[in-house]
Order: sequence, then structure tokens, then C-alpha cells
Amino acid sequence: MITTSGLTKTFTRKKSVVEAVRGIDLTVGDGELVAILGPNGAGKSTTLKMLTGLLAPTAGSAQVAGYDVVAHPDRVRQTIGYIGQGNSAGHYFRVADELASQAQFYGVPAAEGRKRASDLLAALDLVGVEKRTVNTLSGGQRRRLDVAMGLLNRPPLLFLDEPSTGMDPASRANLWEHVQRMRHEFGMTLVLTTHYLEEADRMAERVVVIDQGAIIADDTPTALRHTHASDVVTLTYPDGEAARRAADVLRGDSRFAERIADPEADGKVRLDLDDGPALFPVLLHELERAGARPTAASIAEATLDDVFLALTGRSLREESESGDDAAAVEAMAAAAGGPGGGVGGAA
Ligand SMILES: Nc1ncnc2c1ncn2[C@@H]1O[C@H](COP(=O)(O)OP(=O)(O)OP(=O)(O)O)[C@@H](O)[C@H]1O
Repeated sequence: MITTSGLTKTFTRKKSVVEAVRGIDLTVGDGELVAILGPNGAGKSTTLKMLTGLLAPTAGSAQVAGYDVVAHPDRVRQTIGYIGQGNSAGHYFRVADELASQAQFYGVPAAEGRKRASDLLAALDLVGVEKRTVNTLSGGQRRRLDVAMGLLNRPPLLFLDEPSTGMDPASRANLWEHVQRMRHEFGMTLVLTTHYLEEADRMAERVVVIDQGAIIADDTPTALRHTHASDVVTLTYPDGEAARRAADVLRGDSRFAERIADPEADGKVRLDLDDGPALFPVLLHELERAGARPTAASIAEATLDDVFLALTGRSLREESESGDDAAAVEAMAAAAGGPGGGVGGAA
């Protein structure tokens, strides 16, 4: 669905030159859900704008949905959907009218358009605002309306630039659930950018990590965590002596021997494990058998932030995250769902 080669964008303003995107090679297959993750200013939006025909690359090439973005940017825009960071809806129009004109623009029959709009308003928790003008909606409601506008015509390839930024956790959960459902129903391919690490981890099959205009990692979230980070197990003992005994037991087991840090005087034993959730119960069982049961045990699973830290020496969370991520993930789990304003593509 997407193939790029050496995709590059350099901005020149007065005397300053910004290499926003530096030679990106990216392939996205039909039906994939790919999250592009990176800190502020990494080049995510610029990449998306080039892939959607909104911005001409300085160098390199990109084929999107069968069209070359430089030779046929109009065709690309007619075929794909794009939910950008700005608001797409007209501020002084009524919500229902905006959705109806979007449906009409893309040739969706009126009755079908009304049904789709009603489903989207329900899914995005916007029931009751149909008759209000867009300028009376809250920021989160406008963002969700942007998403509804982008999803209305069910494009085969949808780009979402930070779809859930500014939404409360419940709305984010609703959004993702709806996008996932549409994706499976209509076989949509999705490419999104996000600051939310847990969102990328939970929802995307593939995460492309971008930093300073270049791709620095591209894999499934699980593979990224396994390759670049470890889960950390912490065992607590009453004192240093008991901790040393436990460490000796684990050093006798090849699965753990190389992964133990020297026990600490306060009775803590720490291990780095590549497959912590699978090995944690085994480890506790072995300790129990050897009469070295800890008084407390915990596991901290590796996150995509650990991956970013390992790759760059910097924390993505500190650079670009807002504190409500954990709450959003809880809400997503509760909704058991699987990402929102802009323009749409083919009906
Ligand atoms: N029109 C422009 N003129 C000059 N510089 C630009 C322009 N658009 C983007 N940039 C610069 O290019 C770099 C990449 O910006 P971009 O918006 O693509 O990053 P991003 O990863 O999407 O960031 P964010 O997460 O904050 O949206 C930044 O240094 C930005 O300041």
C-alpha cells in the first residue's frame, strides 16, 4: 500500500535549514496498522504530509495506494483519507450538515451517509451535538468530529496524525474501538502518529520509531521490546544474607545465572529478563523449591520508552508525553478496543 525510498524533506527559511525528514525507506502492506512514534519535531507530521500528497518531498520517492506522490498528488488525495492535526470542519456550520456534505462530497448516497454519520456520532460519543454549530463544541468534541469526518467515506488507506491528542481517556478508548472495527470490517490500512507509548504498544502491529527525521527502529512492539529492552524482576528478602542465598540459587540455573545483579545489602535481588512474564513464575517456583521464597516479588515489563531510551539515550515519555496515558490505557482495556480531523478518501 505504501513504499518509500529515501524520502526527504528539508525546509529552508531565511538562512536556517531544517532537515525535517532524512531519507526514509518505509513499506506498509495492505491491511496493516502501523504507528509512527517519536518525540516532538521528529518529522512525523512532515512524513505524513508527504505521503498524503500535501507536501512535495525534497528528494526520494513514495508510492501510495498505487500512485506516485510527486507525479499524482491529486490522485493520492482522492484515494486516501487523512485526519490531520487541525480542525477540518467549518466552525459556523452545524455538525449534521458538515457530515452530510462530507458524505455528499465523496458520493456516499444520502441515506447511507446519514446512517454512517449516526453510527460514528454514537461510537465517538457525540450523540446530541448534531444540531450544534462546530464552534460551540469543546476541543475534544471537535477532535472527535474531525475523526468522524475522516472515517465517513471509509477510505482503503487512512492516515491519522495524532488522532487522540486532547481527548479524554474514555473518548480515546471509543475512538480506537471504532477504528479497529472499521478496519476489520472494511480491510482498511492505517498509518498513525502518536505520542502515546502505551497506545502504540497496545494497538499497532508495527511500530516505526522515528527520531531527528530518520527511522531508528521498525518492528512489532514485542520484538522491539525483546531486542532493545528487558523486563526487570525485583525480589525482596528480609536482609542481605537471605538475598545472597537466593542469588546463589538462581546463579545455579542457566536461565537466570547471567541476568542477576549483585544482591543489595537491603535484601533486594534484581534480574533483567527477556521474557519476564513467562519466566517469572518459573523463577518463583525454583526459589520456593530451594527454600528461598522472597517476602515480596514484582516484575516491571519493558516499555517502548525503554526501547527509545536504549536507542537514543533519551526518554520519549519525558520529551513528549502527557500524564494521562496510563488512565487512557486503563480505559482502553475496559473498552476492550483496539485510534482522530481531516479529509477523507474513496467511498
Ligand atoms: N513549514 C515548515 N517550515 C520550517 N520548518 C518546519 C516546517 N514544518 C516542520 N518544520 C520543522 O521540521 C521538523 C519536523 O517537524 P514535524 O512537525 O514533522 O515533527 P513531528 O514529529 O510531527 O512533531 P510533533 O509531534 O510536535 O507534531 C521540526 O524541526 C519542525 O520545526
